[in-house]
Amino acid sequence: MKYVTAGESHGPEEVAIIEGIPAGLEITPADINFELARRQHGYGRGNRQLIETDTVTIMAGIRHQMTLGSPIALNVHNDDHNNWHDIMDPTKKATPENTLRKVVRPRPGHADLVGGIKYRHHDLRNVLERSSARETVMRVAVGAVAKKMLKELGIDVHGFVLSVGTAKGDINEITKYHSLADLRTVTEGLPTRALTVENDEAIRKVIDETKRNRDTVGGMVQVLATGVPAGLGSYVSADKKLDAKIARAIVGINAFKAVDFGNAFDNATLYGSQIMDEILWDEEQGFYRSSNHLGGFEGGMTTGGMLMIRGVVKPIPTLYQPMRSVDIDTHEEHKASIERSDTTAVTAAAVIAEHMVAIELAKAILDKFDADNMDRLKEQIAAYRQEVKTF
Ligand SMILES: Cc1cc2nc3c(=O)[nH]c(=O)nc-3n(C[C@H](O)[C@H](O)[C@H](O)COP(=O)(O)O)c2cc1C
Ligand SMILES: C=C(O[C@@H]1CC(C(=O)O)=C[C@@H](OP(=O)(O)O)[C@H]1O)C(=O)O
Repeated sequence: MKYVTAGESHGPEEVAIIEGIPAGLEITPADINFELARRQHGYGRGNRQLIETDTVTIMAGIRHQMTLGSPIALNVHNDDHNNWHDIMDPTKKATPENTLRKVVRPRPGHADLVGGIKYRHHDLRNVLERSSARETVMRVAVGAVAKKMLKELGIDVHGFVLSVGTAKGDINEITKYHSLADLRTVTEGLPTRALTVENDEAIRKVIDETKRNRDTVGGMVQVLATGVPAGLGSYVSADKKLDAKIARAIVGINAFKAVDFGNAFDNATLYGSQIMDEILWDEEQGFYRSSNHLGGFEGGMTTGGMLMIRGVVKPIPTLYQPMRSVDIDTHEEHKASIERSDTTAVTAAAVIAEHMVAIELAKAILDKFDADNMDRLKEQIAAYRQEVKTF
């Protein structure tokens, strides 16, 4: 399975094409719109989310709500494009009027300056339109298809906010669970529960204070995946390691600067005896572990335990009290430009991370098994699960 996205933040459309999804998977626009709505939520976002109602249009690859095995094409309209029609018109040449909102004072921490140097863009809007996290709407759309497929194979993926700034979320206790049954108990009622940041007083307070200070704040998210069979990915070559692919997928999300498995950042100071997951066996389960400190990976392969992936999201680069920058036309010192912006986007980031993990898991499954047809895929996975259990 592979996918590509296209789209500028204030351009007409966001687009994705996915190739390699098996035939016979039921997909409705509602499945995708549900996830798109989750990405739009989150206390601390700017006014853009009030303009958009992200809604998918299925352009190809699905007939009568069933995938055909052919490439799937998805679109999401940028409602804000109406306000940027002339500025972002793909068909008209540049004029003094339609380049009025030229950006020449790059924002530290955003892609503006380096993107401009690299592509010889002297209007940094040509950079920010694509480097914007608006594009993640399509990664979530693709991930929604992946999640639907995984769900049918008995695999669940959930993303949560662990903290925003110094405030820890009230769902932090989830990290100590390591079995599917445990997870199901605590995640009952998701995705509403995953969005409890909206009601978490400590987190709201941090965001309110940050906004009052005209500053921005980041945080930490976690993605858990249950029902994942042992043996996805491989130790045989570096580029086959699934934890490495997931790390890439997470750090590939705008503003993610760190990723770990289990609680690896904390584990840096512990002893081996405190973090290896002892191997046990019984008739009913086959091999299982006494704990899940390593987050469900050994040798780049899934162990059969719950996957536990954390990501650190840096604070939003655009500041309403801007930092020093330099005008790229005059080379004079100036405050960085201000674009409409979020105070924080950690809730959205958790949803995006969840979908990126789903995409990587779907790819790993489709690499390992015959991916032409959903029913055949289910049969193979059931047989494989049985083989693992009786090893
Ligand atoms: C959901 C989401 C929303 C974001 N919103 C903003 C924003 O409003 N303003 C901003 O400057 N950066 C925002 N960012 C972060 C930038 O997109 C990101 O920092 C930038 O593309 C530079 O890439 P890097 O941080 O990965 O190096 C957002 C990121 C995410 C994940
Ligand atoms: C549009 C989205 O996020 C955007 C990501 C973003 C950035 O620089 O990354 C900047 C802001 O763009 P705008 O100036 O249009 O408000 C965010 O709103 C979205 O998530 O749908």
